[in-house]
Amino acid sequence: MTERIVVVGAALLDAGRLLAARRSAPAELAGRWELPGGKVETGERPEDALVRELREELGVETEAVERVPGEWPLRSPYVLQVWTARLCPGSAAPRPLQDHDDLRWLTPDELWDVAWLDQDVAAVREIETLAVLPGWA
Ligand SMILES: Nc1nc2c([nH]c(=O)n2[C@H]2C[C@H](O)[C@@H](COP(=O)(O)OP(=O)(O)OP(=O)(O)O)O2)c(=O)[nH]1
Repeated sequence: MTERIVVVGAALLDAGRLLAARRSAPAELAGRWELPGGKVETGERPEDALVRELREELGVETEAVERVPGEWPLRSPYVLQVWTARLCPGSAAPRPLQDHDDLRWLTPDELWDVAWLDQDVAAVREIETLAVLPGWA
């Protein structure tokens, strides 16, 4: 059986807005928007992978809050799972340090203004249904 590897994506929420990140590589994904995150390493908790990846990619300190229900297939053997997350007090603002060349904080009204990766659309729809912050509907 093929090994299944979890990619953890962050629904990083702040002041009622969701952070979207534009990929700079690889070529087939560049220019499309995703939830920042990355592969969970062997023996690592997905929540810990999320905190590690956001620190590496965006220079922020975060905490995972709760799992967004669902799991979405990516290129085999990867599957996408998503957690909501928030910035820790005193964290720097996110910067595109690695893997991304642009970031946007999206209000609920702006959620579909960016070209999400095809495989992220169902996950973003699920995030859209969460009422986790004031103003988020
Ligand atoms: N981070 C992230 N990756 C996604 C999403 N949707 C999606 O198809 N992917 C794909 C892109 C990559 O092929 C894979 C995750 O790779 P990555 O490059 O973000 O992860 P990583 O930092 O752990 O990778 P690596 O350079 O250490 O190999 O999942 C998403 O929303 N977030």
